[in-house]
Amino acid sequence: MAEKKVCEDLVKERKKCTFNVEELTRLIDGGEDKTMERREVEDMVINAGGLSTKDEVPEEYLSHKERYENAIRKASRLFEVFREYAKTHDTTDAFSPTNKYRVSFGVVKDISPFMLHMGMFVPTLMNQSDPDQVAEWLPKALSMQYIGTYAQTELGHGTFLRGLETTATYDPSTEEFVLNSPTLTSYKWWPGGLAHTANHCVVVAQLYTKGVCHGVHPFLVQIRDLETHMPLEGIKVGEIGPKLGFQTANNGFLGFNHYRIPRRSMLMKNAQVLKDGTYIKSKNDKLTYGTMVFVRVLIVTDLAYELSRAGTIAVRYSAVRHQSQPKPNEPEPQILDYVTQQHKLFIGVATSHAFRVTGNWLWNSYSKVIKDVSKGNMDQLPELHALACCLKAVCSRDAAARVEEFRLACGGHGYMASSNLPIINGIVTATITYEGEFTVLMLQTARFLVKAWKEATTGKVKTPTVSYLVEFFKNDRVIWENTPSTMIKGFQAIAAGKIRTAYETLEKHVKSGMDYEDAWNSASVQLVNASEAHCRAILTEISWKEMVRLSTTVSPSLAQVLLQLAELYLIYWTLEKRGDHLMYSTITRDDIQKLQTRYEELLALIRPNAIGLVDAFDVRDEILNSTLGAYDGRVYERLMEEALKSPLNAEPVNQSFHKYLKPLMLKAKL
Ligand SMILES: CCCCCCCCCCCCC/C=C/C(=O)SCCNC(=O)CCNC(=O)[C@H](O)C(C)(C)COP(=O)(O)OP(=O)(O)OC[C@H]1O[C@@H](n2cnc3c(N)ncnc32)[C@H](O)[C@@H]1OP(=O)(O)O
Ligand SMILES: Cc1cc2nc3c(=O)[nH]c(=O)nc-3n(C[C@H](O)[C@H](O)[C@H](O)COP(=O)(O)OP(=O)(O)OC[C@H]3O[C@@H](n4cnc5c(N)ncnc54)[C@H](O)[C@@H]3O)c2cc1C
Repeated sequence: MAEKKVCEDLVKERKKCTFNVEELTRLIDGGEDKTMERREVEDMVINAGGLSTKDEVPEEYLSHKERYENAIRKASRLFEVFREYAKTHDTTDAFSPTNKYRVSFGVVKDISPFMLHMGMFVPTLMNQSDPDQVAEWLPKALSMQYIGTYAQTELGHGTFLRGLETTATYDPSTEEFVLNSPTLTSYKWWPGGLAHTANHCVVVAQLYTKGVCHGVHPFLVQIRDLETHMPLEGIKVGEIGPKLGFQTANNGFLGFNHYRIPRRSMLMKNAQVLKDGTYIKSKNDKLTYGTMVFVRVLIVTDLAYELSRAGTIAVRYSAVRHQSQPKPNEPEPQILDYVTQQHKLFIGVATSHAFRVTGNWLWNSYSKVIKDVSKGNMDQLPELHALACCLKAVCSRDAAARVEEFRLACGGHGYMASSNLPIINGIVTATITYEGEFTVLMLQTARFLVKAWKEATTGKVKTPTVSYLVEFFKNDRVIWENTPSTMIKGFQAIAAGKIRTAYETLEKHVKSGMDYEDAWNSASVQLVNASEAHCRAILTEISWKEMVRLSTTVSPSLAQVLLQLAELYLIYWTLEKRGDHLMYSTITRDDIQKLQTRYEELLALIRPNAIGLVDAFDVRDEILNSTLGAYDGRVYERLMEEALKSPLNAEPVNQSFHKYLKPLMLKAKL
């Protein structure tokens, strides 16, 4: 088939670009070799038989059941393709931030029913099992003999893990654990793939041995027969029903009726139960929460990727769409030329870069701390936990806001399923809740910040990410200059100021006679604000420093664009938080006006590179799945092509006319 022509607007836009798009793509991927590898994987998947979505009825027209079956068919075929690839390539990078395997969105548009298998089940087996268990289970999990999920949340409790009700009671006479769901609220609820996909799961349950409860621990549990896939006796399993998004994730419920599993089913890297029921404690009981920290860390770069998908759609569409006529007798401009539109779009693109570089930095910190933990050194664990919590929480909330803004920037067409923005929206919004709900994680970081504040009052802090607190003691009002380093210092002063205020409020409540827990609750709005401010200080500092560092590794034309994006991100947030800056620095109304002017200059400087910037994300059309965002910009043709796929368009008159409309019309005549 002849290549379809690229829309003239995009041809012109691509000519305007001042930097080498391929150079930026390689930087985003982490190097030329990584870009080549990713493209190789994408070609392999896109060209593999049985995976193309091109000629299919769009999945939104399928029934709930058909949609799941379609997702399983594709996810299974995709796995076969990856299995073939793994025979000749190292695929361990699947458990680190990489765009190499995101081609799966080109196969299963929404969330794959296998997501929890690779995202949490396998990592938990790898990181929480002892060496013998890893040797026995991992090959089976990696080969999909064991298809698994991570079953922690229950109907009654998701946040409060110590409140989980599922019990695992050790019976030394048979050397087994007895799993039981004593109440309706103890039923597992939510795990992805649990409903009809998984035959195994990691179950988090309260461990009882010798009549003593030792808190929550992970167990590997078979729930379905490997031949027939029937639920095993003592297991009640099913699907929880339709949701806002995640339609193909196959989220399920699970209950146990005195269900027996062997002693060695408990994941025993950290804590153990011996044959006689003796309990050996973990060096740190929070190690059981390790998979959640791992996923929270990964979510930051995942969000950067989702922003790059949504941004590609909205920016390309904005270059193709013409609307209104500000100047009489002149053609309607591209909506991308409206400065308000640039304001909606460019901060989203800049945020994708800010999250990617910060997410990579967080991943490197995580890897270092986990290495230390494996040697028995837990010193950095609280700081890592505090960082992972607030970054996951704030980045997911910001990303959801940015995706919504991208959708709004596409007007009515952004509301179409075929734009793919609704599905991306559903995926991103979910991250605010799962893997630790927003407020709950912010309050975890606040616990750390309150301790750090107390420490800082002695003139020293042990952890580098809060060293700015000491600076605040010397000078609690930043002397303002409109420079990046002052803006960063400003965010640190805001964070320190808000931590101090929240701390003082907490103390005041305690001194007034409140229990610490009640005082904490009373101060919690301020504590969440303090966590947010701390996170903004981290995001602005790390993203700026990382972008500056990267700019020294590329050509001058690209370096200029990277610095513009980094500065845009800093100024955007300085303006957003101008009230806070007024409280904690000497910033003036004049400084703010100058920053506003600079912000608008940056929008104008970025404008010619808008299409180049999203092209550099290099999200293939097959992965973008969007009528509005394809590389060729054939927006209207695609919208019509997709509309014509509606089953309602298969016949000129729908039968409901004869059944309902006609009788209604006839009655009107009487
Ligand atoms: C955009 C696309 C994204 C794709 C991403 C790809 C990734 C792969 C796929 C992922 C798929 C995800 C699908 C969803 C899965 C899930 O949601 S699984 C379930 C997740 N559930 C949660 O996150 C539950 C949240 N709750 C908790 O973590 C805990 O209950 C709690 C809130 C932390 C409280 O725990 P508790 O035991 O009650 O502790 P506290 O008393 O509050 O604190 C005690 C001290 O322990 C410290 N601490 C707590 N957690 C940790 C930890 N993980 N590590 C280290 N330390 C920890 C805490 O700070 C306290 O310290 P002190 O202040 O010093 O006392
Ligand atoms: C799409 C999706 C996929 C999921 N996948 C899985 C999975 O695969 N496996 C799994 O085990 N779980 C999964 N979950 C469950 C998820 O981890 C939980 O829903 C999440 O941790 C939030 O817990 P919750 O539902 O109990 O919310 P709740 O804790 O009940 O939250 C309700 C409200 O109460 C507030 N609140 C609760 N506690 C406090 C507190 N201490 N202080 C202040 N406010 C508080 C919250 O801020 C929130 O506003 C998934 C959830 C979703 C949405």
